[in-house]
Amino acid sequence: MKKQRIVVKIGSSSLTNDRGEIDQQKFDDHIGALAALRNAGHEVILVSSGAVAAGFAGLGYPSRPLTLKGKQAAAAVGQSLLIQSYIEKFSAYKIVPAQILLTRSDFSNRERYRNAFATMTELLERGVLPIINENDTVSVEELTFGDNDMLSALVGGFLHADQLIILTDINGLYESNPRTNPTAKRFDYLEEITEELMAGADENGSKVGTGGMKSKLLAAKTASSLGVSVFIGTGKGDDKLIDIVKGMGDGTYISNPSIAKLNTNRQWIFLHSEITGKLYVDEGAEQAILYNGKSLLPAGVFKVKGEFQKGDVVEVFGLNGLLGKGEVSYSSEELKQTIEKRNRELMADLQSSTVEVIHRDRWAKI
Ligand SMILES: Nc1ncnc2c1ncn2[C@@H]1O[C@H](COP(=O)(O)OP(=O)(O)O)[C@@H](O)[C@H]1O
Ligand SMILES: N[C@@H](CCC(=O)OP(=O)(O)O)C(=O)O
Repeated sequence: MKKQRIVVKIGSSSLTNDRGEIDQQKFDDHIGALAALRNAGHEVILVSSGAVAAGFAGLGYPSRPLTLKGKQAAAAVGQSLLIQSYIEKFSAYKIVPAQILLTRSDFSNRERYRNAFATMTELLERGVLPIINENDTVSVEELTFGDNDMLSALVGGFLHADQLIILTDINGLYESNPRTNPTAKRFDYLEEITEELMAGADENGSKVGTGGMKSKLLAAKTASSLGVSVFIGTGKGDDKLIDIVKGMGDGTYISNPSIAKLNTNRQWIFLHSEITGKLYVDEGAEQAILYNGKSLLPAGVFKVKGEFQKGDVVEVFGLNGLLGKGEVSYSSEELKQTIEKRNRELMADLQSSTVEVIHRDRWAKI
């Protein structure tokens, strides 16, 4: 089988018990399967939850804390315990793990985004197994990835993974939560995540998890839009991950072969950049940038909102709403002046201006 780059996400409920401890049996099962996946020649990146769930007991809480400071303190205790266990258990397979704790600002800041990419690439080239979690202890609530399902989707896209495997305590996506509706049917294969599917997935998961099936579907939707295939489900034994990669996993596969991978630059523009302005374009420009793969030229822009500098990212609106986002080659001042001059019909040379407002390589459509 062709070597693949695979992101495996393991949820809290699949790593810990309700008492706030790492469940050694579950943990060992994952370690064996991850090692087997690497031995089969695949590149593996692990997104591991469980810091809060493995840490609250050590902090003296009887169950997962509800306050932000409680969760952040529990994560500080639990993350060390998790990594200690990963190092210990992987050493038996001669696998060197590396801990990477990310915050959303590591992705929204372009330089840090590039650095993170370079570092993870270096780790993978050297055969190290990156173990990623959100840096819960310092993350500000309003500025998080949301949950680790979304983090794993973003990591999958970022590293141009072939597949994202979301391991959880249930064998896939059902029409509605099978814990409350035992007759609900499971989906084996899906091409897209529709609104109807989203409506059938509730946010209630295990006592230790975050977001239930809803967050997994949102993550699957994001990963698919970035050209990464997704599996949501469960399994047991050393071969469980290999079986999943072979298409024999116990869960739901979500894959749409018609969606191409999005390059790193466009992903950053599309998902992580801070928006500083808005451009409104006419019908001709909309056609050109949406369907003809052209850059956006000044002649197609009729309104500019906000204040931005050259290199900033703006949203572009057509007649019926948002079209996409792109990196501008003009400041808002320059662009406003250009439009004003054109409107006064003083600028004959504007029509021949070839300096695009947004180059097609720096454009990501919705
Ligand atoms: N439509 C659905 N199909 C399957 N599971 C669902 C659905 N809606 C809600 N769930 C719940 O989602 C849970 C998994 O989410 P969660 O506990 O957050 O997992 P993890 O800790 O692995 O992230 C399942 O145990 C199930 O109770
Ligand atoms: N970063 C948190 C996990 C957040 C989360 O999304 O949890 P889960 O739903 O179990 O994947 C932690 O390590 O406790």
